[in-house]
Amino acid sequence: MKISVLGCGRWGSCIAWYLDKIGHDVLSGGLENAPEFIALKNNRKNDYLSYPDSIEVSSDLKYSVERAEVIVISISCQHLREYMTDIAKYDLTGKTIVLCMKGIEETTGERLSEVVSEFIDKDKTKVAVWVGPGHPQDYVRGIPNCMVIDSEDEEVKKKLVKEFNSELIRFYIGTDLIGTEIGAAAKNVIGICAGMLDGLGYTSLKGGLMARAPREVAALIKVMGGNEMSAYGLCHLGDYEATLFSKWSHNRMYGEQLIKGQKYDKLAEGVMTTKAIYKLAKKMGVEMPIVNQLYEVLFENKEITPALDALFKRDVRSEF
Ligand SMILES: NC(=O)C1=CN([C@@H]2O[C@H](COP(=O)(O)OP(=O)(O)OC[C@H]3O[C@@H](n4cnc5c(N)ncnc54)[C@H](OP(=O)(O)O)[C@@H]3O)[C@@H](O)[C@H]2O)C=CC1
Ligand SMILES: O=C(CO)COP(=O)(O)O
Repeated sequence: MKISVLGCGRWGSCIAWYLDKIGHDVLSGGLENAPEFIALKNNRKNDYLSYPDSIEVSSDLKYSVERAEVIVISISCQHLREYMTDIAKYDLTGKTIVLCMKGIEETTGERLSEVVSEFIDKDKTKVAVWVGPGHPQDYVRGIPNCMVIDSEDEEVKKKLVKEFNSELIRFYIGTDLIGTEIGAAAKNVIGICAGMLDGLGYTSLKGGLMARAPREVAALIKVMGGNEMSAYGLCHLGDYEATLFSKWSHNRMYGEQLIKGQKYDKLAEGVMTTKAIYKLAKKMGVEMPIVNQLYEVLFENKEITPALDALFKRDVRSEF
């Protein structure tokens, strides 16, 4: 397949590397002045991987969009709308847009596929999401993982899974786009909580977090019209090792550094998604105690100790 991967940061570059490796015709695109793009263009490598000669590197958005039958996007979620404004200037007829990003738009509470849908004619252009566990540091070493591709369009997701599947990534066909997107976005939020526990020296409490967080995420998925079981799938619980426990996780590191009073400058999608999910839960009347406390710590200057106290002093209840 002719694929253009737009966004060449940590994950976008890994996707370009992976899709080339399994035999696709890949272009890696980025913003002309972005340091990540300049490094890849000039040196054909970054902190994670090296590009073989077969990957074309370009900052020409018109060319990148027009050449491809599949356009993969992997940038920061809160910039997707702005980026789609540029992408939608070109003819997207017959193309599939695959979102490799995890978040909810903060200003609207929309899932990312909903944001993209505002810019396309859904009869002519298809949208899918590709999420689940995986870090470039593991993939480039040949360590396999399982991921999930979901879409409202049955044929599109089946085709993408068939084309993208390999011995390195076993793909599953998602059956719940709403749950897949909310679950993927919410795991970054829970990743920040896990980092805070690590920062406090409360790593042993991450088991409790791992058991309780999917319950409230499942409740949100359900009221949003999705299948609550998705919270226990690859998009959410299946991504906990890579986020709650991994030394590579940016969201986990953000939480840990915050507790230690240190600034973390890499992209932690969970920060703005905490705000988005907090607002969504309020609007939909869903109880999300962990998300609420994290929101107060991140956006209302609440200290971590009273936030944990508030969780522990809640009325006792049945586990399920
Ligand atoms: N297993 C998985 O599915 C994984 C998923 N992810 C997801 O991938 C997404 C990207 O994360 P990651 O690669 O770590 O982030 P990075 O910060 O490494 O890369 C993001 C890239 O997007 C670019 N970008 C930002 N804004 C725009 C814009 N308006 N138009 C075009 N490009 C833009 C950035 O350029 P600039 O530097 O100029 O801002 C940067 O090159 C996130 O949503 C993250 O959750 C990440 C890792 C693994
Ligand atoms: O999504 C990821 C792993 O699956 C990456 O998580 P971080 O953004 O927290 O590093």
